[in-house]
Amino acid sequence: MSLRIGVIGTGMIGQDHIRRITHVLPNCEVTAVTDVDRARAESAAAMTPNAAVYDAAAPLIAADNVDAVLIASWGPAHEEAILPALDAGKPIFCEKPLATTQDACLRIIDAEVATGRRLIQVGFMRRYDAAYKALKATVDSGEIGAPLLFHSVHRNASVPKGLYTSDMAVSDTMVHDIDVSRWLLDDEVARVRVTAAKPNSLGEDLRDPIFAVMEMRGGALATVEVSVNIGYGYDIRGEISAEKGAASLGESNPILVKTSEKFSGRVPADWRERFIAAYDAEIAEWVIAASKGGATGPSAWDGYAITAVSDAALKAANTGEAADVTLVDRPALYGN
Ligand SMILES: NC(=O)c1ccc[n+]([C@@H]2O[C@H](COP(=O)([O-])OP(=O)(O)OC[C@H]3O[C@@H](n4cnc5c(N)ncnc54)[C@H](O)[C@@H]3O)[C@@H](O)[C@H]2O)c1
Ligand SMILES: O[C@H]1[C@H](O)[C@@H](O)[C@H](O)[C@@H](O)[C@H]1O
Repeated sequence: MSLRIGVIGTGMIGQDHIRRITHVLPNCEVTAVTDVDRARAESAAAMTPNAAVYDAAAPLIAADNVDAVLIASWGPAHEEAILPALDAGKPIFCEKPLATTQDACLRIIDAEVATGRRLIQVGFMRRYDAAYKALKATVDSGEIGAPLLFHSVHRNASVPKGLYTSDMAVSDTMVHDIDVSRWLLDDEVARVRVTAAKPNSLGEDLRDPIFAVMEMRGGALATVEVSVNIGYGYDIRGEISAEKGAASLGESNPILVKTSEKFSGRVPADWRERFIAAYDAEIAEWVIAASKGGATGPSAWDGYAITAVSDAALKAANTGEAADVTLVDRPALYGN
């Protein structure tokens, strides 16, 4: 049986997911789409053979030909789509962030807990990337001993001019580094500091680059560089320094070219290129779980904890002081 998916939000990543559901992954199809920009929804529907266009999220979620919902609208619109989908008992894939405020994340958690089962997977795709998975497996194997530091570098070639704000370096971009820090170190963030370097004069008037230091509850540190106008490409790096060794992500380009006494390799252009296989793997996993009526992978709890750290990091960036991260008790639905 093919999982019939309704897509809410058909912008850049919504269309990319429609492409992979239609042309890459087995046992799934897009049967419905909606976007506040009707013309965009119509052109997205034309990318796939059987999709009806809906005027709003509510009728799409209620539709008989929609078994599961994929949300790729703007972050502030995620909650208004998630809550009715949970009410309808339909499995949900929601792009990051889960929601843009901690209160909204907690309302989502309460509603999911009330259903008695996990229905939400959040789009933190780095956990599905082969290099990050190998890094996690190396840490978990104990081969390099107890991790002490995780260094994360997150560089975007550029960001949309006039649309991307300084706060988004944390709430839209650094959220991925917060996610992998928690996941690789298997711990929650206790405190965060954020400082900014001299502004990149080639970008807009943004706080860019920024540098964050997160103290984990168990005492390990995670450091993050976020640069969003680096120009040369999309560059994602990570290294764990541990008591008996170190492990880092390799370069993501598969070949190195040597000519004229120089060597070179490709740097990915953007997130679509760098993480293409990870997006395929995360949606493939979601389709399998959703076909059984549930969800696995990054949870609503992860989404909430990441938003809590992102809020603290914004406070730290704006005050120059360290900011504490306080979390509610973790519901049993999300494990220990
Ligand atoms: N995991 C990743 O690496 C990754 C990459 C890109 C984007 N994202 C996330 O995906 C989401 C979308 O990002 P994007 O880059 O595709 O943005 P985008 O602006 O290209 O697309 C968003 C679309 O949502 C639509 N929309 C907004 N509010 C809506 C609503 N209430 N109902 C229906 N449609 C609505 C907009 O009209 C737009 O077409 C964001 O949450 C973003 O953070 C994640
Ligand atoms: O929405 C995108 C996406 O999440 C990318 O993975 C990240 O590198 C970008 O900075 C962000 O704007």
